[in-house]
Amino acid sequence: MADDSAQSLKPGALLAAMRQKNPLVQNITNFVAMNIAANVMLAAGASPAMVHSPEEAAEFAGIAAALTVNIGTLSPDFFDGMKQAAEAASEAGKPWILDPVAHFATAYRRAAVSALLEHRPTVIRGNASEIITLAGEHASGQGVDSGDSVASAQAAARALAIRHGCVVAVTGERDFVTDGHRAVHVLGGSALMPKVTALGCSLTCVIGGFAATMPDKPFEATVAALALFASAGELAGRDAHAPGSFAVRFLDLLAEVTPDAVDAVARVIPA
Ligand SMILES: Nc1ncnc2c1ncn2[C@@H]1O[C@H](COP(=O)(O)OP(=O)(O)O)[C@@H](O)[C@H]1O
Ligand SMILES: Cc1ncsc1CCOP(=O)(O)O
Ligand SMILES: [Mg+2]
Repeated sequence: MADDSAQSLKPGALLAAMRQKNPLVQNITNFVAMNIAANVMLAAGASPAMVHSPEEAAEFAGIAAALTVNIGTLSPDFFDGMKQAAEAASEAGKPWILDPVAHFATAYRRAAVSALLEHRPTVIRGNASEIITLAGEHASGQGVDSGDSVASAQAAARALAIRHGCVVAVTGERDFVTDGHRAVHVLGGSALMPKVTALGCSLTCVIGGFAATMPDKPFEATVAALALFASAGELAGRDAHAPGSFAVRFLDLLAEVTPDAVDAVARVIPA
């Protein structure tokens, strides 16, 4: 007999559900990412709102179905808004996603991420260097770009997931997602993806869209977001061969790719 529940949790089915719901997601992200992340979310099928001021961030978290927080261009005002929104989302039982961009680079960023972790993120998404250092180990990354392989971050991801009771996604050539008990790889994408700035930040926002659609299944929601990026990225890489044209094609394909096309390739495999 077909397993309908497993079928309904496939990335394609979750994509269809997100497009149907078009969830409102509050994103406190960086200046580099704001525009591309909002466009990526619209193309994917979610409704982005970039709302970060401490005067309104917590109130808006009460309206939005999910929150994403990204420390890429951190400043005291943004940080206040992040803490208040994360606390409000957490208290309301809404999913919130943390993107610890280059958190290892300065004392200010390290302290900010420690404070944000106290509000219990639902999902942490980072590149390999960010995840390794978040677990307290030494990595080779400099700035916002990873200098480490996803494979070398898997143990750190599992440890973080257990320590913080959350889902951890490590992205790169071959993504890895774990909740500390289950773990999968997500295959696909294109080598041009890290050559377009803020695509990782945009993916974090899209995880917010999927988590808003399926708040009680953050592991499946995260995998679905990564599978959508892997699918659109792979297709865009067939048409475009340099970062500028790739970025345009990728955005188009996020909107054009069908749920069936996302599921047509077995890109989610056990780790
Ligand atoms: N070499 C690669 N091949 C295929 N996909 C990649 C590659 N590097 C990154 N990606 C994809 O790019 C997206 C952003 O990931 P990543 O570059 O790790 O984030 P960040 O921008 O935060 O460093 C993810 O969907 C990831 O799977
Ligand atoms: C270049 C840069 N500088 C501060 S944030 C940022 C964007 C980083 O985006 P991503 O983590 O998706 O590569
Ligand atoms: Mg990043």
